[in-house]
Amino acid sequence: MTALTDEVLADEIRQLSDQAAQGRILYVTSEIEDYVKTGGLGEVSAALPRTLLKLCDIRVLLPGYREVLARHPAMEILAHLPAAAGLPACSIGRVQAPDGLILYIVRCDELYTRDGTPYQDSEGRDWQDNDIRFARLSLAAAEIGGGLSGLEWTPNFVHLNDWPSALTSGYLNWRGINIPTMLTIHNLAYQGLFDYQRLRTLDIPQEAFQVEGVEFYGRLSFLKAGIFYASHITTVSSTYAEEITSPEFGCGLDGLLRKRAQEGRLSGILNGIDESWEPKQRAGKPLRVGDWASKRRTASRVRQSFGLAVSEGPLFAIVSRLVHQKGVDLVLEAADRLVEQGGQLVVTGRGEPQFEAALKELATRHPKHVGVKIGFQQHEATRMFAGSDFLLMPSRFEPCGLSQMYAQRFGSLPIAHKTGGLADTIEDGQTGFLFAGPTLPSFFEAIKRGLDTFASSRRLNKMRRQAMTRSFSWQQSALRYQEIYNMEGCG
Ligand SMILES: Nc1ncnc2c1ncn2[C@@H]1O[C@H](COP(=O)(O)OP(=O)(O)O[C@H]2O[C@H](CO)[C@@H](O)[C@H](O)[C@H]2O)[C@@H](O)[C@H]1O
Repeated sequence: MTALTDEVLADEIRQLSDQAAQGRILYVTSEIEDYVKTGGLGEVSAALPRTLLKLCDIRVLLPGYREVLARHPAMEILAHLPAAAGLPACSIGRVQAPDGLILYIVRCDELYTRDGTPYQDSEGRDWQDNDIRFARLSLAAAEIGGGLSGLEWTPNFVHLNDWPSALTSGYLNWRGINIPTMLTIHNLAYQGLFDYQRLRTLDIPQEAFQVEGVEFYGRLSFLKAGIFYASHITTVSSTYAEEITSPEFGCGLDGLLRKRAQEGRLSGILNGIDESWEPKQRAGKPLRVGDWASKRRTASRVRQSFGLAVSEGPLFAIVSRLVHQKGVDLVLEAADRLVEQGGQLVVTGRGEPQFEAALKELATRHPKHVGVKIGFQQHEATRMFAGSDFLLMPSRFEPCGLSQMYAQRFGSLPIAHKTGGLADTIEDGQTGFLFAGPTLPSFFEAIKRGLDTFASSRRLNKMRRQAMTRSFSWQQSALRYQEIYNMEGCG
């Protein structure tokens, strides 16, 4: 009996380690929540590789930003990569997160150790040398992928994310390195467009500057290079995967994306949220399904923190990058009526200066009913999900969206435009409210349905229960990624 158990166990371990030996994935990203994030990509990059670790040997590659070096001043350096055209030489460091995830760091201090975000300076201007910065990241990924870096570990699959790493699949192609790649599009609207005269500086062959290559309406597009050369394209929800093949959502790339879809090389895989978003792990006091008194107390703390009046009315929240995509202008238009109807609104995030200014002005006009904090603090955001009754998300397009999932986890019902991942993660009338077409009348009609529901605590609590018990597991998504790694010949 013991022998048999040992045998079965050994077999399982053998199978698992065989799998791990087969799948060696390099996951390339420009942000990760462990060190620096500007939005959803940073959260996905922290969560997905950790879930995939159970299925394969996945390691992350990212630039050596100031925040990374501050935490690892004496990081181990494993390799040096030479300069190429206008791309400076760099080295590859290695750090390991406490939970075991291995991160390779592209060290090139002249490019990455600066104040500001990964993409912009402290005044919100794009870094002038973003093309060099992210071409350097991409070329390092290609060199590691091709086994040219001298690292002791070589991947057999490279997983890219958005335009900052998309050029990797181009470099692999131009250097004749045969390794499958996947590009995940988190947002098609950010394409990494640069002047074509930069080709030489970036070590891109002149012949690649054509429609069947990196050219996009006379400019050089990093994202298009990824879509053109990667073995497989994914995006972060099924609905968005369909939408981006249409002229309305395709940002000029819909023709190529339609072709990839016809070839079976475009898939939608929904993001998940990880276990750390269970309310009992996030809120100071656990928020259990049905513990509405605790939710009310949290709402009072949110009101206090934003300087709002004590109220029994509905509390609406926005936790978002404050950009055109997110429909901030619609919120600005709807806000006066929302306040007239007895609602209060709290907003946090940062983004385009005109939206930040207009929101601050709105708060000045309604000091007891609208509160705005420009900036981002995770604990504040979490408390807003936990305390609010409704989350507003009138995004014009939304590849997946994470905030609406966090909100549901805390019984805050999203009121959202029926598009992309919002359509795939919110059940209209069950866990939130969806409206068709990002216009003020349809947005307000959905808000009205929310207000009607708020008036009936039986209906409100039923919807909260449904929202809180919905599953948004990363496990299922990780299995789908693994399937594509295998399908594309990883290992
Ligand atoms: N100023 C700020 N600084 C730091 N964090 C902030 C922030 N403002 C908001 N956040 C946080 O970042 C997350 C935003 O994620 P979203 O998925 O909603 O949008 P984003 O457009 O960034 O991501 C894109 O990529 C993700 C991941 O694939 C897709 O879900 C999404 O649709 C797509 O637009 C939320 O958790 C929010 O709390």
